[in-house]
Amino acid sequence: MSQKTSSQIRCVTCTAPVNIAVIKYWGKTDEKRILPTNPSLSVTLGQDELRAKTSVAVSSRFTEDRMWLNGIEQSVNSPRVQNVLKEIRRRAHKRKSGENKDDLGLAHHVHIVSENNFPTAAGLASSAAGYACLVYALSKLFEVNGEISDIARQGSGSACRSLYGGYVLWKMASKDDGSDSHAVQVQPESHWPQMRALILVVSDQKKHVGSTEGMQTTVQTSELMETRFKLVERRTEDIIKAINDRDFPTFAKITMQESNQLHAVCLDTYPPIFYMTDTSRLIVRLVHAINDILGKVKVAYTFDAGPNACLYLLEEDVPRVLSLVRHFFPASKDAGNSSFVTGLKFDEIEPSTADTSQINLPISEGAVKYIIHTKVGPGPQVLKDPKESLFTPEGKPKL
Ligand SMILES: Nc1ncnc2c1ncn2[C@@H]1O[C@H](COP(=O)(O)OP(=O)(O)OP(=O)(O)O)[C@@H](O)[C@H]1O
Ligand SMILES: C[C@@](O)(CCOP(=O)(O)OP(=O)(O)O)CC(=O)O
Repeated sequence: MSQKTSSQIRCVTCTAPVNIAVIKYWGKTDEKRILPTNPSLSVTLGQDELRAKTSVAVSSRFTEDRMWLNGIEQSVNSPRVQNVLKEIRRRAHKRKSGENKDDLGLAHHVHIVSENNFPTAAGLASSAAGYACLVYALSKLFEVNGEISDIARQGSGSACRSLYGGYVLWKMASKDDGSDSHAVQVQPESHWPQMRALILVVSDQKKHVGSTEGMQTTVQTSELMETRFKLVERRTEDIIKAINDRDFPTFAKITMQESNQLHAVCLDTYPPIFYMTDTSRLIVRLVHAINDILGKVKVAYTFDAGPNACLYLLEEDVPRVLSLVRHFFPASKDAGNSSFVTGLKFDEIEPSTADTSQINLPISEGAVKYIIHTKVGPGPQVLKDPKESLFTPEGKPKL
């Protein structure tokens, strides 16, 4: 599985997906072990449009653990990176007990080079893809088999869900040590081939309150959380049934109610946390207006800890929804050739032929920076071609 870039260096390169939750994780029962207050469930998105790519290498020549992200060296001393490295090495040692451990390089240092093909730390779940990719690559480098999503959880809670494709549940812990809080695949990406996602990027800037800090304050101060805890497990069961049955209206309604509730408890946090913006709320109004005109729930929105919208819909409805998004959220005139910054180009989207006069919304030029259109995708992948490595043949990071 691993490739040798030179006699002393072993290297593995992987990609891992972004996941966007439809049942939200927003609160921990154990901050240190990153154990959630409730189950959550996500959709794994396509890696052509949104993925982390990570190369990990081990060598007797490396004098310390080092990491580079998007071409810039990062400290590996963050507690989360350290937790991941320690747990992977512990499991590798345990597996290799009695055999010659040195052939895995467990006594040596590792170098990590990673990059995202989408904005990092911008509310697009880069930490989920990033930690999932790091853990998956290290598991291949050190031949750690079996369940590893619980290790990714220690990097970033939602990262555990990116270890699988399709529709993924992150279970709450039942054991005292939390070791059984990991991800399980509910359905593979092939289960509902018509499902699509449109990411409407309102901002790709770093958010003002990170998810970790935000959910901690919510748990400490929001009185609405008690109500949420009473219904979120049933909601999870209901959305799993809707996914199994390919019941889009039910899937969509629960997804939207969950998103609304996440932002309601954020507002009920003291001091309040405002992740959604006026543009986010206009997108909510557009989605409901589309569903009203069509007389059926054909599109759902969900918002994480930021203003960006993830719309879930079926393939047949993508052209109509895209054209209405283009009509009400045209690219700003200074966006060059009126195209979105990345992802779909403006002129790739047919202008709306629907009767937009039925939708009472302002035209918000430039409010949506760009749109990413993707499918439901697989979990992490190993890249076997040595040319894909983010290390040079001499073991230097490609920066
Ligand atoms: N490819 C990667 N490899 C390793 N770590 C990464 C990678 N991409 C992002 N990260 C880590 O995740 C951090 C960003 O996490 P953060 O939660 O702030 O943003 P996000 O995950 O993009 O947004 P959100 O959590 O709201 O979806 C980065 O500062 C970095 O530490
Ligand atoms: C709003 C969310 O995206 C929260 C993601 O939180 P993180 O997984 O980033 O938090 P940590 O465990 O503290 O790293 C909802 C979700 O993905 O379920």
